[in-house]
Amino acid sequence: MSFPAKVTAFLYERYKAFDGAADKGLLFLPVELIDNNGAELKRIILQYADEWELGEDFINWIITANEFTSTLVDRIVTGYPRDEVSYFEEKLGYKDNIIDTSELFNLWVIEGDKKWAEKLPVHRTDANVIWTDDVKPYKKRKVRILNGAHTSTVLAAYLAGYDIVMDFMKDDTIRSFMNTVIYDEVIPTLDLPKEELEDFAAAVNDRFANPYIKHKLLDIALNSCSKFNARCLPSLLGYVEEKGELPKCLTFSLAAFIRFYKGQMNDGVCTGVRKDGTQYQIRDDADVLTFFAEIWTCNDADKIAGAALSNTSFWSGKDLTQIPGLKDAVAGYLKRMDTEDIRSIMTELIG
Ligand SMILES: NC(=O)c1ccc[n+]([C@@H]2O[C@H](COP(=O)([O-])OP(=O)(O)OC[C@H]3O[C@@H](n4cnc5c(N)ncnc54)[C@H](O)[C@@H]3O)[C@@H](O)[C@H]2O)c1
Ligand SMILES: O=P(O)(O)OC[C@@H](O)[C@@H](O)[C@H](O)[C@H](O)CO
Repeated sequence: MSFPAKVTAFLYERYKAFDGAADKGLLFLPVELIDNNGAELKRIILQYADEWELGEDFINWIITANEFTSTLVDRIVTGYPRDEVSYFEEKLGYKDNIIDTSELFNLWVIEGDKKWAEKLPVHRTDANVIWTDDVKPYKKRKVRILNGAHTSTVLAAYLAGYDIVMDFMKDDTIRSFMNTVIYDEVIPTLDLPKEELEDFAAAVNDRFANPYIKHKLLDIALNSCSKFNARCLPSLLGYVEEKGELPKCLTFSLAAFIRFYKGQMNDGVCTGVRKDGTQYQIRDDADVLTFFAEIWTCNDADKIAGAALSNTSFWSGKDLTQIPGLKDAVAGYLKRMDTEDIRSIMTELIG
């Protein structure tokens, strides 16, 4: 059962237990990294309440007694510290099965009525919490720069032989590629104060280079199809609109994404192979994996680029082959990736 479905069931039990009392609603602070996460959670809950025929009174109670804020979380969290867990357990003196690793940096921006800030004064803790009327600029800055840097660089860096973010940050070529994306191709497309954007970009460089954070590229690569659409494509399209030409590095990132998705399906698992012979699992929705496994059977870069770019279900209804020169440029990079070292193509791009 999906998480919003569970929330609906939970709210229904609460509604019944308190006889629909107006003061027994809840405040929701979702952290899913999607646009308007609060409104979206509320929309899905209302949809379930309707589909399950839980009644008009319950639906009205969801709307009037509960509050759904939209929030943005920014913190690099890399999961269970498998290699260091015995060190931490010894230090803590007990076993903790849900121990997690994160960087020190943290930001939680909450868009909601200021009255909630008094009732839930998280901003008075050590956490870096901002209550705001509009979370959108914070989200745009973070998603387009930080997550955009991840998605635009990680797939090429993996194919070039890297496994961890901090390792590719030590490679001048790959780090410069990422910074060309950020400073030359993303920031010019954002309508936010330039100095703030550049400060944020500099902080992202420090955060990615953190020697204590071993962020696996294959973890970041999960669901790269929808991530490219949400995190990189708006910058690519914005750049084309603004400058009337293709952003070279983001165009290459799009090709690297398609190349990374070259895999073979077996029992629902899609496996790719990088040049050093390492096999890796490509993790995405089944229909995305099947689509790419099928288009890669033909091994014709023009056809592969054409099929991927014209699949409007990936690109919020857009046919990317309509962007002048994009299909040919992507096909060109796909051909080169077959015969040339990925790093040397990246070196040329940052020239
Ligand atoms: N990790 C980060 O750096 C980061 C940063 C910003 C925002 N976020 C957001 O935070 C959220 C959690 O990210 P994460 O990295 O902790 O992910 P995660 O995969 O480590 O944790 C997700 C948890 O949700 C549980 N879950 C999945 N489906 C469920 C369901 N139907 N019902 C109940 N539980 C369910 C999973 O079992 C898992 O424990 C995501 O929405 C992500 O977009 C993560
Ligand atoms: O968590 P995901 O899978 O949505 O995206 C991968 C990373 O880009 C992401 O986890 C960032 O590290 C995080 O969003 C930083 O706040």
